[in-house]
Amino acid sequence: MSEKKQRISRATMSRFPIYLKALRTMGQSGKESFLSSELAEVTHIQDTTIRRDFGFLPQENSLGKRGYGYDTQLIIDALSNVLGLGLDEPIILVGVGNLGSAILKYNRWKYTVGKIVYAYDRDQNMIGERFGVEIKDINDLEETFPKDCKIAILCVSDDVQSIVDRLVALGIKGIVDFTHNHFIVPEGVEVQNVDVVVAIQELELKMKAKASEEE
Ligand SMILES: NC(=O)c1ccc[n+]([C@@H]2O[C@H](COP(=O)([O-])OP(=O)(O)OC[C@H]3O[C@@H](n4cnc5c(N)ncnc54)[C@H](O)[C@@H]3O)[C@@H](O)[C@H]2O)c1
Repeated sequence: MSEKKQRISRATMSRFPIYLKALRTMGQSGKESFLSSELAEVTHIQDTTIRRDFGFLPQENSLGKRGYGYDTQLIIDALSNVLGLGLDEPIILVGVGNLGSAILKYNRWKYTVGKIVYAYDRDQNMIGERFGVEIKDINDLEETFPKDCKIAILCVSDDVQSIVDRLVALGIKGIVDFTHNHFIVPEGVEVQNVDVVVAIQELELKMKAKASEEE
């Protein structure tokens, strides 16, 4: 890692995915260059902040021409490089019920962190295609597991630990967990829990703290 990368603040790093998503969308619609003011309009981040943040990107190549704005593809490449995210990062989803279906339908990963290549379920009625994603039988997980897949989204309701064990054995390094189940992963595997109940509880705590501040 270069010295420059090490100095990137947390706040700047947290804005990079927002720029990346907006620029990939712009790039898809044929916009080859952009002004910081145009990106500011889409992201609601001040253009001065954007220009300062871009100053932290690797500058081996010039990132744009004076008066013409920044080069969309060069900035996309630089941001992807710093974030270590691939546009084609293969992701799988396990459990295509209410929640899993909603996630498959919400297909906005396209321009941000890769795409769900396959989904898996044990229900034979689910096997086929849904929302443009192939649903496979969980019994065939080992035979059909996509090459280089490191991220799995977990939306199953039963046998969570055994599914996790199989995923880890196949090389999964990161799990986005929507289940309310406790499970164990070996060192080196990251789990990110997403739970609406916890989100509501945290929100209530923040609201109470704010209310007592105002008293
Ligand atoms: N994180 C949250 O905020 C939140 C909100 C709602 C539900 N949940 C949890 O998410 C999970 C899914 O909820 P849902 O409403 O979609 O349930 P659901 O019953 O509608 O769907 C579960 C799906 O997973 C499949 N499945 C279950 N066990 C499996 C296994 N071992 N292998 C393969 N497929 C399996 C089922 O066939 C079904 O299609 C549950 O664990 C639920 O408690 C979390």
